[in-house]
Amino acid sequence: MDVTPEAAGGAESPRAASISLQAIQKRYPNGTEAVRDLTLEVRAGELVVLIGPSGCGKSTVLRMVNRLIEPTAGRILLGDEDVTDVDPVRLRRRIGYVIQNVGLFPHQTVRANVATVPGLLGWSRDQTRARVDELLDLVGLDPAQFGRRYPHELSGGQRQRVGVARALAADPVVLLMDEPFSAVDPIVRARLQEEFLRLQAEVRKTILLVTHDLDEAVRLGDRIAVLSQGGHLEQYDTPAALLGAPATPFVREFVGADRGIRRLAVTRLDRDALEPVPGDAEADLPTVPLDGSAYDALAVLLTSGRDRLVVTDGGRPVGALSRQRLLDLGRVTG
Ligand SMILES: Nc1ncnc2c1ncn2[C@@H]1O[C@H](COP(=O)(O)OP(=O)(O)OP(=O)(O)O)[C@@H](O)[C@H]1O
Repeated sequence: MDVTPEAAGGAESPRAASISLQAIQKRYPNGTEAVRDLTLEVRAGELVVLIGPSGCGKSTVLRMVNRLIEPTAGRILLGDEDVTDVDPVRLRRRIGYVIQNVGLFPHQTVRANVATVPGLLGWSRDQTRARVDELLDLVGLDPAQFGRRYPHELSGGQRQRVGVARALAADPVVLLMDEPFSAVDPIVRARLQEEFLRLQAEVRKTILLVTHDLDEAVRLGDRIAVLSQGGHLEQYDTPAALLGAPATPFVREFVGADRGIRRLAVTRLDRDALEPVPGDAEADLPTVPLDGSAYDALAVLLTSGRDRLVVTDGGRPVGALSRQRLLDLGRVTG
C-alpha cells in the first residue's frame, strides 16, 4: 500500500493511503445514473469533504470505495492497489466506515462493538483489550466508565464517538464517513467536530466525508468537492478558495450570499497583512491572538465598537488591523 511518510508522520504513526477515483460511473439497475463520470484524487492523510444537493450521488461515491456498491465503470485505487482486486470483506477491514446513527450492535457492549474488527482479524484478547482502551481514550470516553455499557445507555454524541472508535480500531488506511454528525443537535455536533479535528491531527487518516452542511464542510475539510446531479464535480478546492472564488454559477449559489462571512472564518491572520502597531494614544485597543481567524477579529471589533484592533503573539503586539482591512480579507470574487 502506498503510504507517504509525510502524511503518516513517521514510522510509528498510523498508516494512511491515497484514494484515486478514476472516471468512475454508477448506473443502478433501474437506470438511474447516480454517478456519470467522476475523477477525484485524495492525498494520503487528507480530509476531503463531498458536498452537494440531495441525490447528487455522494453516498454512492463513498460506498463504491469500500465496494458496498460496485462501480459500473472506472477504477478506484487505494494507494496503488485497485480495490476490485481485493476481496470485499478483506477490503472493508482496512477501511473504517462511519454512518449517520452509527449502526452500533445494540446487544453488544461498547467494548465489544469497538472490538468487532480486531475480533475478525484474530487479534489476541490482550492486544484487543489494549487497543479498545486506547481508542476509547482517544475519542474521550473513559473505558472504565463506558466500556460495559450498551448503546442505548449512551447519549447520541457518545454513540457517535463509539462509532468513530470502532471505525479506527484496526488502524484502517482510509476512513469513510457518511453524514457522521448529522444525527446530533447543533451544539453537540460542533463539539464533536472540534474533537474530531483534534483526533484527525493525531491519527492523520485519509478521510472521505459526506455532508450536506456547508459549515461542517468548511470547518472540517482540507479540501471540499462540490458535486451536482450525476456526481458531476463542480469544484474541488480548499474551503478558502471555494468561498473566495466559486468556479461555477452552481457553486456560487450553493455556497450562498454569506460566503464572505464564512470565508473570514477560514482566513488566518497573516503577519504580513498587518498594519503597524499604533502608538500609546490607542493603547486600550481590543486585541486578538495571531492564531485566531479573521472572523474572530471581526467579532472582537464588532463587540468592542472600535474600528481598529491589535494582533498579539504570545501576548506581545505584532501588528494592527483596521475594520476596512478586515473587510478586504473577506472580499470574495466570482
Ligand atoms: N439502490 C438504488 N437503486 C436505484 N437508484 C438509487 C439507489 N441508491 C441510490 N439511488 C439513486 O441514485 C442517486 C444518488 O443517490 P445517493 O444516495 O448517492 O445521493 P446522495 O447525494 O448521497 O443523496 P442524499 O444527500 O439525499 O443522501 C439518487 O437519484 C438516488 O435516488
